Amino acid sequence: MKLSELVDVLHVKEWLDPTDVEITGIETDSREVKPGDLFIALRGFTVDGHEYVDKAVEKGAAAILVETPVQASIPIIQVPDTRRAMAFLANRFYQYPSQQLKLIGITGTNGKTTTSHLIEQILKSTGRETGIIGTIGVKIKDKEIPVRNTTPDVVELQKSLRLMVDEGADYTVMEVSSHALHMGRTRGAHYHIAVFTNLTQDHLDYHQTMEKYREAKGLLFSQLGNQYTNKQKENQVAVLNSDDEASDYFATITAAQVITYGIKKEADVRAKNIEHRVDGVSFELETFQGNVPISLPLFGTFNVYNSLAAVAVALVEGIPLLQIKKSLENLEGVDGRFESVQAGQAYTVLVDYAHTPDSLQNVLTTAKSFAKGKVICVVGCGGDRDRGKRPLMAGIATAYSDFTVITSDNPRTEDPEAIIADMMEGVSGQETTNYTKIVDRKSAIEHALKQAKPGDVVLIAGKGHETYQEINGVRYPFDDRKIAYEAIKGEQHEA
Ligand SMILES: CC(=O)N[C@H]1[C@@H](OP(=O)(O)OP(=O)(O)OC[C@H]2O[C@@H](n3ccc(=O)[nH]c3=O)[C@H](O)[C@@H]2O)O[C@H](CO)[C@@H](O)[C@@H]1O[C@H](C)C(=O)N[C@@H](C)C(=O)N[C@H](CCC(=O)O)C(=O)O
Ligand SMILES: Nc1ncnc2c1ncn2[C@@H]1O[C@H](COP(=O)(O)OP(=O)(O)OP(=O)(O)O)[C@@H](O)[C@H]1O
Ligand SMILES: N[C@H](CCC[C@H](N)C(=O)O)C(=O)O
Ligand SMILES: [Mg+2]
Repeated sequence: MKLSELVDVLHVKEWLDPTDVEITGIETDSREVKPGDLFIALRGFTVDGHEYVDKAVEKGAAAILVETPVQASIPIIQVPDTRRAMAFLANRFYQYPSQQLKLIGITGTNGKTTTSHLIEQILKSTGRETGIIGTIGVKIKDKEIPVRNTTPDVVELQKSLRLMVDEGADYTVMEVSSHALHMGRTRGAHYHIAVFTNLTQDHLDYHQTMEKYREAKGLLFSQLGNQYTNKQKENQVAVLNSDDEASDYFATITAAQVITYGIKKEADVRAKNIEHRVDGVSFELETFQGNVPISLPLFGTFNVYNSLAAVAVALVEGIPLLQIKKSLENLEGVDGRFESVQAGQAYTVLVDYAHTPDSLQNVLTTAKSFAKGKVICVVGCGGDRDRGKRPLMAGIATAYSDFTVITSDNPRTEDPEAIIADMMEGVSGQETTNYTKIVDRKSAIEHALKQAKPGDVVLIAGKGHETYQEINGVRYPFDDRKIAYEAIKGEQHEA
């Protein structure tokens, strides 16, 4: 695409040396620039992309988009706000892919990845081609792109959506994080359905207050549904959790139709008579299309919520209730979510991605409900993230399990001992016999497994599907599932 064609979408711009050039890509990281790219200089939290203009030119950038004047031998376009301009350029460059498929966005503190995979599985079971964008990656058919963020930046996002369209996706299910909404990573994305899971404490390092955190999530709903059409199927829908009070706020700020789901309060899609069983959870599903009993092969009330959100989406898409039931009853678990490690041991080992107070309380309550013996929990908290959740998570771990091993998660740039000290503020005053502290996560897992007796449940929380541990900015290979498996095999060998 010609630079002139691309930047035509921007009203305010200053084009220094208006030579037209061919643009073959858009890049915001000088290290990744390829010949022909438009390099966009962004002011980040750590550095200023304007400092890397020379590097981008060296690597063959065809043009540069900046906010403040720079010197360069290639065309320079100056705009008041490169981050805002980038959204328009990326949408245009990739030809507005979100308008060429049905985009389902999911936001909420917990349950985004799980719910998006449940929706993906239901849609796929009816032959609808579906792609996914989220914490575990970008995936369509056999094509996968690894991701660093749950919701990619606007250029990567539009590129991923283009891939979805080119691969023939009818749908893309996307996790929409509050950071992404606040930073404008999803600007221009045209949603068909927006789903809210729940709102509890997390990310206050970034948003400061729960109110601001809720406002950021609200952007998904305030951007939804203001263009009504006379084709009912094209009108946008907000799917809200009636048991979470933030839903009232989202309902007031969206122009879309609202469909609610829930357990405790009245809702359009509701679960009643929930029974927790050894092989999952069963309930009566009541919907505006009729009622049907469901046996879900997943555990915990929180997964009932996730499945209700997925049911609401499937009903909006016109999938018959009995087909939805069949899909739900044949669901496959999600990578690193309540995933069991089986190495022939006489106790249960679960690896889970609970890294917030609410999710930890949910999984521990669920583990307790079926444990024949004790519940042993291994838990840490991430560095460079919400410090306020550290004491809460340690408090919940020690209160809801019989024995806790307090350890490290991803310390990132923080001192692991200092993170553990923050956690300990939540356990002071309790007897010291129901927990221990082991900084090294591998040793912590091994210690927890050594304590386990037949019938016990060992819950290894926080890192789920992650295959690395980030210490001092370096990512080392680390997989809770492999470490647990090898530790159990090692013990069996010794015995
Ligand atoms: C706080 C935050 O969100 N930071 C994001 C941000 O990084 P940053 O602002 O620090 O970037 P920077 O390093 O200052 O760089 C500024 C610019 O200079 C460029 N640069 C930099 C160096 C260089 O040599 N050349 C160069 O061109 C960079 O490419 C960038 O364009 O921009 C990066 C590129 O898009 C993101 O990967 C990065 O996410 C980091 C990894 C992160 O941890 N983000 C978390 C907080 C996050 O976004 N989480 C959410 C939610 C998760 C959840 O819900 O639980 C998510 O969606 O993942
Ligand atoms: N609906 C829910 N309510 C509360 N906790 C949940 C819910 N669903 C899942 N969980 C718990 O939260 C953990 C993370 O779930 P999931 O990965 O689906 O959430 P997420 O919102 O995608 O998280 P992230 O913000 O890291 O992307 C799970 O491993 C489980 O412990
Ligand atoms: N998307 C979450 C992931 C947290 C995962 C946990 N293992 C940690 O490192 O804190 C975040 O960026 O806050
Ligand atoms: Mg996720």
